[in-house]
Amino acid sequence: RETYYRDSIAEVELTAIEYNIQQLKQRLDKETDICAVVKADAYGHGDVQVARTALKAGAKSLAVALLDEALKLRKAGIEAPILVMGWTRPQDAAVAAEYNIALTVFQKDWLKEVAGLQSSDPLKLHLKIDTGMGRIGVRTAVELEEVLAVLAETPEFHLEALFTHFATADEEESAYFNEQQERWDEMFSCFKRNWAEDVEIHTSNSATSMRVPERMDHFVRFGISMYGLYPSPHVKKERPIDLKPAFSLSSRLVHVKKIAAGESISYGATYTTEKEEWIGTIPLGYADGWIRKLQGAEVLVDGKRQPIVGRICMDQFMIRLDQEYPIGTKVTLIGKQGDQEISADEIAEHLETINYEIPCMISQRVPRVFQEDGRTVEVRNSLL
Ligand SMILES: Cc1ncc(COP(=O)(O)O)c(CNc2conc2O)c1O
Repeated sequence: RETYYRDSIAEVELTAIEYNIQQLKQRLDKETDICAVVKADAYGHGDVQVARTALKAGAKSLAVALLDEALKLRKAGIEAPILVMGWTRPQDAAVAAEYNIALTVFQKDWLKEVAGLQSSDPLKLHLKIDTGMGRIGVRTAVELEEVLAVLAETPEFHLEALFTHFATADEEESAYFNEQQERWDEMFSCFKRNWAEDVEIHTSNSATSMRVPERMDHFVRFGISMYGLYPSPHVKKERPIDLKPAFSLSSRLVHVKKIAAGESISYGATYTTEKEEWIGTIPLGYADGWIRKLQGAEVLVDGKRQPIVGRICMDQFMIRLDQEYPIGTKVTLIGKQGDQEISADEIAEHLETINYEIPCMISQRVPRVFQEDGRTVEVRNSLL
């Protein structure tokens, strides 16, 4: 079992991942499967461990952004279907075929280049339709027909699915979402006129799968809410299903001092005590992803909110304490203490960003401690 030699850790509650998958499963019709989106190291939660948990909880497949992420899962012994949802370089398609990893296609020239590379293994492909995300994907019937023509003439290409991605599924206003659904219906009809074989379709992210569970998808691509976070404040208010956040971040006080009024803290001496104060030092900094803009946010000590004072350093930051505490006292940066909680949503709000970014930004220098019902079952320390 790996270990670690610092007091700052990210704890990932795998039971919460299972719970969240169960909540979605109960909402979907029984023939709609769940694809666990574990890209970006499972949104910072630990890709291999989350993938295993999700599959055990009933997810039938996995989705990542990069071929490298898919290969890491394969090398960890995961055999479930994996889709790379982003661009893969044509010269790397043969590696995907070798490891039975499905790729996303949306350019006829990409297909022609891959066909020319003569890989022997069949290559599984999902065709991406851009119905309004404006990122990657086929946008017109003409483009679609051209891609299908190349697919039809290349025996080693196996078209498994057609998919799209919604840009505003988590918003209150549904006009753009409806426009994308109309474009999807048009493109899907065009597809069926040009392709005889059945393929799977998948169009839903967390917001769509929770808010429109009756959508006809063979599977949904479940990301942010598998981790127990709602895709937006609006969906959090709607609360289509109950969720348990899986990610928490904690540390311990390593230094506590009482200083007189008029004393300054940290680089730039930007904070000066107005009266006699207790100051605590915490061994986490911007190299851990706890960025400098978090100055002024709060952490929990003894179940109480304590403000971050002075500039956050690369490896440490300081807080003002309401009283003296012993060295080693637990500090919660994301998570609960008693009836108090500092959520990823609160940190995101302080940073004027979205909750997706928060677990993703906690760097690999912070050990991931995997728990089941609060009991540590595995540790991943990227330094050792
Ligand atoms: C193509 C695709 N499908 C599904 C998902 C899962 O979405 P969810 O996490 O809302 O369930 C994403 C997430 N993509 C991103 C999430 O944040 N930025 C992104 O590009 C995605 O890009």
